[in-house]
Amino acid sequence: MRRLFSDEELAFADCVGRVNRANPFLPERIEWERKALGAEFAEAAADWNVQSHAKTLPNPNLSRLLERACVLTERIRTDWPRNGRVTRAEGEAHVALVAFRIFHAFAERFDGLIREGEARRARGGGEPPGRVRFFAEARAEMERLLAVPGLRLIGETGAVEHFFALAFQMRRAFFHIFGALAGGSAPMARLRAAIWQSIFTHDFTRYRRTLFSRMGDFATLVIGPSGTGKELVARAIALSRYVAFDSKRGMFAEDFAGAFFPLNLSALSPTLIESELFGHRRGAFTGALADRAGWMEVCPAAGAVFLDEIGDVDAGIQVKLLRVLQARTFQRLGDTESRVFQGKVIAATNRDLPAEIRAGRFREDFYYRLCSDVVRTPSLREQLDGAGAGELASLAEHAARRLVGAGEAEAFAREAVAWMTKNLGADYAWPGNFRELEQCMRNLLVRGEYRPAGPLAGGAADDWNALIGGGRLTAEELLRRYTRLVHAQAGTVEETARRLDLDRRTVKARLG
Ligand SMILES: Nc1ncnc2c1ncn2[C@@H]1O[C@H](COP(=O)(O)OP(=O)(O)OP(=O)(O)O)[C@@H](O)[C@H]1O
Repeated sequence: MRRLFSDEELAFADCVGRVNRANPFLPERIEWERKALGAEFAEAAADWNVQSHAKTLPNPNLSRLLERACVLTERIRTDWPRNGRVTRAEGEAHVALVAFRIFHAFAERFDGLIREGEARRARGGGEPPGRVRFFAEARAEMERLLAVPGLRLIGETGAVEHFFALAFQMRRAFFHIFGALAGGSAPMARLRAAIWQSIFTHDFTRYRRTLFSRMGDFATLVIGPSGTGKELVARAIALSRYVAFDSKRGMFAEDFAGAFFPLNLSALSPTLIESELFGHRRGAFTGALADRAGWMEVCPAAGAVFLDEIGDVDAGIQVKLLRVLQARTFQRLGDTESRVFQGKVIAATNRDLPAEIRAGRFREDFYYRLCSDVVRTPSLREQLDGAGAGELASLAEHAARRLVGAGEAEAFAREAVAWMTKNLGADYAWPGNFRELEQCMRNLLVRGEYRPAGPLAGGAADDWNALIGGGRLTAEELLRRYTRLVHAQAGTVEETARRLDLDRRTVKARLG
């Protein structure tokens, strides 16, 4: 049998296949790029996957891989034997190269769909996502490259749609993981890799074959200190779920942008939690004036309900949620009809759940259903320890962009970091994590200074005494500072709320 690929080309295609399947936030992904390109690999772009989104493009290594994949797939297509007799490895090599090529050729257009979705969401949702016009072009290109004798793939029902849906999902995952989470430290790189794994598992081949439609069966638990972006993680996972492509209608079956249904369980009474989650019948409780569907009912198959502060929820609701996780069924308050939950559950807490179980406040069976997939967000201090001096600056710049816009961000961040280093010290603990960094930046912007509530080296406690003794604080300012002081000692919003006898929302608002 005549050989279609040289050994070198086959090895190149094998590396490209592994690049396709690798977790982009793990170092092995870069290793496969390096191996594929050999001497042509640009070391300067070797860490694109630990930097922030804005700085990563264009990537010369990806461009080179793409160029080579294009040339090779055209040659292979032309030389493909009419009798279809190629080895299995050669068939797989061609498919891997085409997959890489199509994914990157349409990446920009997928990103356009994501931006449109984000804009729809910002306008409050409710608008339908619309037809995807470039699907026909992608399909024609796949058929042109893959409709060769003996290669079954293109003939399989739904194969092109499935590829298209996976490609869009991967772009969304990139977009949301890179875009939402700032930070280039090793703990943040590990966090990004863990989020990717929550979405696609550690074995992309199995995911593509079967698990893509089953990930809703696995709850994800996000743990980590307060203010470390647990909600951002949950959102990134929710908006990056598999959504099937319906080629008859020329559109995705669901709108990814409307897929996130968050609920803060510590801010509501048990009745309201149940009503928000499960819905209610008219008259089920005082104020239930009409029938109403809850998040569990409106969340579509490709969506996720986010249960924030799951450690705070009472035992009765834990039982109901356990039932949702085990049997996928629930009832509206005051109703007997069983309804089916189709989406995924993502929960978060900064509590130590095993300790809560030991104290009898959290059900063990519920915990085991929740923790099949655990993602841990690192504290800000953990991110800064071991990272270069530029890390705080780059996080500050991210926060500054939101406060003052792109034009002013760099200059303001530089100023702010200089102030922090001088006044807080390089080892400052940042007990409020990223939320505190944002608060600090806001204070610096408005007042030109920031006073952390916690104990500080260098006489901050004296400042505090002087402020109070001097009678110069407004009541609101006093409460705000006192809340921050207690929070710095208590470590969590819940504990602060307990000590101050306030509800969590008030504490959070005071912490900024
Ligand atoms: N890595 C990060 N990159 C960008 N912003 C971040 C990051 N981590 C946290 N933030 C920001 O910090 C603030 C708090 O984040 P978030 O509410 O997700 O934290 P949390 O861990 O859920 O906190 P809590 O346990 O108190 O609810 C938000 O404004 C969020 O955008």
